[in-house]
Amino acid sequence: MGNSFSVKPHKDKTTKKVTVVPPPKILGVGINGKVVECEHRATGEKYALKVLRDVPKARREIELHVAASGHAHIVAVLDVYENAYNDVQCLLVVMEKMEGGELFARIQERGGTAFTEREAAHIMRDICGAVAHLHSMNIAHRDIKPENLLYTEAGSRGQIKLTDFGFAKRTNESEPQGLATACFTPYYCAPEVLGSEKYDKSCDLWSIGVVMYILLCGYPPFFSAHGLPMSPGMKSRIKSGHYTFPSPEWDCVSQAAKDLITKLLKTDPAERYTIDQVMAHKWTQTLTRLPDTPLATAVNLEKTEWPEMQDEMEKTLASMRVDKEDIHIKSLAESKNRLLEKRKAAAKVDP
Ligand SMILES: Nc1ncnc2c1ncn2[C@@H]1O[C@H](COP(=O)(O)OP(=O)(O)OP(=O)(O)O)[C@@H](O)[C@H]1O
Repeated sequence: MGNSFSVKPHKDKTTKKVTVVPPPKILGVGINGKVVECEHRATGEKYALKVLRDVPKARREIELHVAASGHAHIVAVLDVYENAYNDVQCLLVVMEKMEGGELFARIQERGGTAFTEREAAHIMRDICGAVAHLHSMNIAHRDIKPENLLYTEAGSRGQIKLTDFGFAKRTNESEPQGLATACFTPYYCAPEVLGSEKYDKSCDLWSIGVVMYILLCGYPPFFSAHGLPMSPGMKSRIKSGHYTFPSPEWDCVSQAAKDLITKLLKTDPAERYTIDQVMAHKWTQTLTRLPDTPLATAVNLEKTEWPEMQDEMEKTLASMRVDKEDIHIKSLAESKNRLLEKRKAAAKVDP
């Protein structure tokens, strides 16, 4: 299997630099299994270890994560090992250990200390820096969500970093032309209309808009009344791009911030800002001159129904991802296209 990262045998004591000290300390659980703490055998330094089944999808995740790994705001991958457990071939990814937890948990934990728009802009600048790096390498992350934004350490020295490349994709690889609309309902614009490269990247920009919105008020957009459980109407609001900047929490937020959010949450990916436009936008450029007024973020975060919000964000991101392997061309029999009805009828009579 071709890949551009080096895999070391885990059983070989000369190459195996890390070890898991029993009982394993679980750092987090994801769809692919657990992430556990491991220790550098020589220095005792702590790292995070993610174990993935050795399948092509995992190789792609690791390859893209390794490629992106040099950036200050992307979780670093230090080593990749291979090993078999109960005859199942696995890849072991050693990453820097993120000790500071997830983005919004950290804001919530601040208690009385007010969170300001200026701070929000600093966080967004770091996240956008990571995305600009990825997009310049023609990699779309396609799974930017609060759970994948982690801090290196607790306290003011902690740095925010993006992780989990499970849905990342190279955007400059050629896709078969004209297939994507065969039976798909993509997110408002067929990828081939925009070009699959811009389409895949635009998914990250939508996520950036959602994260920025939550940072500035403490609840997700597309909520009719924040703090209330997710209503069935939320999905349709996402689809129609229907959201507002309710009073009073948005009253003290700058016009520039609202303008940028509006450009990011466009339902048509062709109209959505690119990462370069975000970096050049007034709000991103005037960091230190942004208002220092306390925001309602921390208070509102406590009221937000996170599991439902996460679920809805996940579903929306899934609907935006269109992959070659997901594309299924309907057979003539399956098709409900009226223009093809005649052909079906003809096929029935033709021997
Ligand atoms: N480098 C790290 N340091 C500390 N904790 C981590 C690290 N990487 C991941 N985690 C924790 O493990 C959880 C799962 O990790 P990750 O998102 O990479 O796995 P996944 O199986 O691909 O998950 P998902 O269900 O989000 O797709 C994260 O939400 C986080 O809490």
